[in-house]
Order: sequence, then structure tokens, then C-alpha cells
Amino acid sequence: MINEDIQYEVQVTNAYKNYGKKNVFNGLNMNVTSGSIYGLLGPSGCGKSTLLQCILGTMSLDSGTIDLKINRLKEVGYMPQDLCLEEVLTINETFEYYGTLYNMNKKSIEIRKSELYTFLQLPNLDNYIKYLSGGQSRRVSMAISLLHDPTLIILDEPTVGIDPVLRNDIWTEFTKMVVQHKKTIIITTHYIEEANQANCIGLMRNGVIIDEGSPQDILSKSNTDSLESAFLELCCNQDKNENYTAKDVPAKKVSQTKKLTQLEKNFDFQRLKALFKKNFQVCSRDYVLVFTLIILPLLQAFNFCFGVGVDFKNMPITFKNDEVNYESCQNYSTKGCILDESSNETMSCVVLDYFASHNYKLIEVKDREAGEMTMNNPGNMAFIYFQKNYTKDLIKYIGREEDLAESSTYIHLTNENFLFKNQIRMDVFKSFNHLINTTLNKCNNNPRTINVPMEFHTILGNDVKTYGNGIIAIFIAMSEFYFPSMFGLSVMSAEKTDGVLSRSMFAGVKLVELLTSLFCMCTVIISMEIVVTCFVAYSVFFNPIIVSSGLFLYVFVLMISGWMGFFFGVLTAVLSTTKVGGMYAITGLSLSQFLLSGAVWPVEGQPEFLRLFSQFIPMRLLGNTMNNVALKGWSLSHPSIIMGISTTLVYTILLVLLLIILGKYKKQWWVIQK
Ligand SMILES: Nc1ncnc2c1ncn2[C@@H]1O[C@H](COP(=O)(O)OP(=O)(O)OP(=O)(O)O)[C@@H](O)[C@H]1O
Repeated sequence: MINEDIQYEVQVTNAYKNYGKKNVFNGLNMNVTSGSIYGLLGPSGCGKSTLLQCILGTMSLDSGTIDLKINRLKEVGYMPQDLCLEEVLTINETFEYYGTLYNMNKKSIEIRKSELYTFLQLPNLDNYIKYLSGGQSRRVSMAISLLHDPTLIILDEPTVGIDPVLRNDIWTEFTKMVVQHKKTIIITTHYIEEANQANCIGLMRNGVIIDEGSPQDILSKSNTDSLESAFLELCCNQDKNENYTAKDVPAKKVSQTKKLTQLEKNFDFQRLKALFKKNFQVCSRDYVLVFTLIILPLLQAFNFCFGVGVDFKNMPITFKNDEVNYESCQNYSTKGCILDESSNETMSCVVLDYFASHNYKLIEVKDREAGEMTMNNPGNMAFIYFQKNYTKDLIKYIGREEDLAESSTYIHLTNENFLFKNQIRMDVFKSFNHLINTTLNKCNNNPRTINVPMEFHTILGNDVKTYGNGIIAIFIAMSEFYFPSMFGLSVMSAEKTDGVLSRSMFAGVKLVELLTSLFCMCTVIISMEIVVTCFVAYSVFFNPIIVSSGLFLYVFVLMISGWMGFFFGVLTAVLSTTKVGGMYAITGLSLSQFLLSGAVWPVEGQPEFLRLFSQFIPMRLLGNTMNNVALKGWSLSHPSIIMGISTTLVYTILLVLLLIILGKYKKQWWVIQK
């Protein structure tokens, strides 16, 4: 029976809620009088925390109504069951963060802090939360929920892990708060006897409040002197009574709950300031994150420039020269025209000399058979064999008197790596070109007549001399995508899984404010990464770039890559339930993008259907655009640049839109309620 004269701070009427097939509330009624302590008791898993979440408006009822007297989120102080605080902040910093979120000025934060410090016997305020004991951290958590002096205080098992003396002091203080300051306190607890000090107790079981009243009423009704015995008796009575069995949610659903969080302003600069400061403190103390975001891109840039696309050095090659002793070949230089009758030049020396001076490690073997055997040695890249009459036969071949087989150099190549093979083959051809130029230019014959009459020039933009020069832009774009996506994932996952975001949201934080603060931080990180990677790529390793035609454009494209990565990381954090799952997803997708982008192997080698697809993947678009800007000097007036930038901008906007939709309709994916 509800008394008309009593003022209720919270009234829950005929509430139903299911988790799948499980009925958590089954026509539940609850009445919390203003200016009282309400002790909500019940067995583990009966739905106490769910009821508190519904009162706070973070969960909805399937049916029923919840009336709240208060109208502003600021008037509620909520202490969740889990800690839900940033563990890398000190107690002082945590007070400052929540105080700023509640729009408190420095002075009032200080005053409340010292009051709560005494009341809850808090440890040294400069201690980091991660170093506090279980009981100490729960007291800090309670202090945070009381910081802004709320009217309605909701505490989910606040006294767990707190010693009996302090627990008693806390209850005394609660009673004082209710009597002197007209606060209303709802407490869930497993210590049934401590609820003796509450003004009203609600015993919850099987989806309903089986009894509600003052401790004295409950004790006298069951004629016992302990709440525990009274509770046991009520449970037995409920079991005997068939009516408690799960009822279906009424067909006519009435669900009215005041969404306190929605009553707050959508954007508040004070909250944004608090988030900036807190996020900076949290991220700058995570040394692995700082290393991953700033130092790792720098190291990767060095690794790439040192290790990718450059000629292979010090490759071991075995040889046997039956034409002449290798000692006589050392520092060999041709003296006369080899076509002269009197010439005793040894052209095998010219070839070997070329290899020796081009970063190969020449190793002489005793005979041809032993040389061929060396191809079984791991690491040996080739075996070159020159026969006894090599030069004489070659002269005859030049004079068209001999067929090729007689004058051949025999080369066995490694099967180990296609690229090694290609480089050696290329150098063999170059060595012969060198041989012909060296030996015939002392003759009357003009060596040009033997060379292919062609000259190659690069007319447009900068000359790409190595494979690395051609793909450095794709690598940088990839790096600017990957690291910000890891940043977005790690900070968002931490906010989500540690319950920090859910607690901040009870202090008024909106998703858009959190994203804005993280986006700004990420933009600073991307800028730093761009500076370090570009410095290494272009100032230390001199990869070709045309500065005059579009440095701004180049940096802008990189920025888009970073922003896209950041939003992709946030989206992954929202969709995945664990941080590790998100990391696998980002790493796997980034690797696929890298493989298809043309960085590992040009897309021209891909089958038609794959090429059609890969031309739209962000890394290919961004890498191509950057290459065209950096190497060809194309500007925004070129259709391909407009196409590349606009398509990636569209991708970024789509990601943002998706996040907005998920923020509106799937809030439970962003925040894990604790
Ligand atoms: N998101 C969810 N999805 C499915 N079931 C859930 C979900 N959250 C809670 N439950 C289930 O609902 C029931 C009530 O959970 P709740 O946390 O509200 O209980 P509680 O009374 O607070 O328990 P405790 O005293 O142990 O904290 C439990 O059986 C729990 O397993």
C-alpha cells in the first residue's frame, strides 16, 4: 500500500525485465522514501545491480515504470560494483577529473576532498589507484560517488572488503547524511545484518521484492531477532507460494524510465577539458603505448629504408677460372685491343673483377665439380665457371667464327630466392656489357655498335632508382594507418572493458565528447609520426620527393590515412568484446591491405577480379595518391589525385557515420555496464 503523504525519491512499479529467457524482474515494485537509507538485499544473481542500472537509466525495463524525483544527472552519485576507475591516475587526479566533469571549481573540489579523506580514511592522495588494496580502492570509489554532494546516492555493495570498524563508521556517516542533509541512499549489500541500520529494507528474490519495510517491521512480522532468519523465513514462504513463478511480460508494455544521462547537455567544453587532461595522463603513463606510437614508427622507417628494395650485398659466389689463376686477375686492367693477334688479355678476369667490385664475396674452388657441389651449401648464391680457352673462344664468337656454346660462361644460380637470382643474372649481363666496353674500346671497333641503341630517361618527376623508392609512400601511408588504428583500439577498449567510460557517463560524459578528445590527441600523435617517418625517409635516406609541387597535399593525404586508421580502431573496439580480438582484426586486415596495395608486389600481377577489388582498398588509393604527388609532382588539379583523396575521405566519413549510428542505437556495444 502506497501512502499518499510520503515523498518517494524512487518508485519502481510493476517492472519486468528479461535477459533472453531469464526473467530478472517479474512484476517488481519498489518504493524508496526521500531522505532515507534503503537497503536492497537479495541472493547473488537475483538482479540487484540490474535494478540499479534500470533506476539510473542505463538499462531499460521491458515493461513497468520508474519514477524519479530528481531531474538532473548531477543529483545522482553512483558507485558501481566494480572499481571502474583509471588505475594509472592518483587519487588526487581522480578527484580532479570527476570534479571537473561535475563542473566543480578547484576550491570546492579541495574542500570535498578533505571532508571525504577524513570520513572514509583514505590513503595518501598521491598514491596511484593501481597500488591500493581492495578495501582502499573501494573507499576511493565511494568517495568519488559522493564528491559532488548528490541528493540521491546509489551504492552497489559499497562495504565489501572494508573492516567492521570502518564499516560501522560509514553507516553512522550515512545516517548523518540522511538526517542532516536529507540525502536518499540506496545500498545493496551481502552483509544482511548491517542493513539493520537502514530505514527501509527491500528483500529481493525471484524477480520481485518479497518484503519491504523498516528492519523492526520485518523482524516483528517474522517474529525473530535477526534479519538473516527473517529473510530465510520469507524465502521459504515464497517457495511455498506458487504465485512467484515466472510470469510473462504483459502484452501491453508500459515502459517509462527517465534517462538521466539524456538530460545532460550534448557537448560541454568543461567535460572536454577534463577528458583531454585525463586521456593525456593515462596515455603518457603507458610506456608501451608511447613506444608503439612514437618510437616504433621511427624504427620501422629506419628498418624499411635500410632493409627494403636495396641491392643485396655480400652474396657469396663460388667460381673456378680454368683460363688463368685468380691471383693474376687481381686488380686487372686491359691494356690493348683484345682483337689484336698479339693480345694476351684474359676476359674472365674482367668479369670476375666486376663481380668483386659490386659487393659479391668471391670464393675460389678447386675445380668445376667442386664448384657445382657448392650449390648444395646453404647461402651460396651462384657458381661461375670459365673454361680454359674462354677469351680465345669469345674473340672467335665476336668474329662470328665460333658458336655460343664454346665461348659460354657457365653459371649455376641459386633456387633459394627469385630476387637473388634476378640480381645475379642482371649483374652477369652488366658485367658482360662492362667487359665489351672495357675490352673493345681499345680497338678501332666502336663498342656502341655492340650495345643496344637505346637510351632511357625519366621525363616526369623524380627518378625511382630502387624498389624501395617506389613503395616508400605506400609504407608510410600504411604506417600512418596502422599505428593510429592501434591507438583508437587500445584507448577505446580500455574505456569500454574497464568500465571507465560507463562511470564517466554517469558523470555526464557523452560519447561525442570522448571521441572528440581522443581524435584531437590522435591528430597530435599522427602529426608527430608524420614528422619522424618523413624525416627518416626523405632527409636521412633521400628517397625521391618533389617538395615544390605538393608537400601540403602529401601531409594532408597522410593525415587522412591516420584519421581513417583512428576511426577504424575505435570501430573495432566497439565491435569486439576483447582488446585482443580487436588487435588480431586490425593486424590481419592491415596485413591484407599491405599485400593487396602493391607494396609487396605490383598490382599489375594480380588477376583481373582481384585488381578490380584492390584498386579500391584504402592503402592502395592513398599510396598511389602519395606516389603521384611525391614522385610525379601531380597536384590537386589532376583527376587521379582528386579521385584518390575524395574516395578515402568518403571512407573516413562512412566510418564516422557508422560510429554515430552505433552510438545512437547500440550504446551497449560501447559501454560495458559494471
Ligand atoms: N548482460 C547480461 N546478459 C545476460 N544475463 C545477464 C546480464 N547481466 C546480468 N545477467 C544475469 O542477470 C542476473 C542478475 O544479475 P545482477 O548482476 O543484476 O545480479 P546481482 O543481484 O547484482 O548479483 P550479485 O549480488 O552477485 O552482484 C544474473 O543471473 C546474471 O547472470
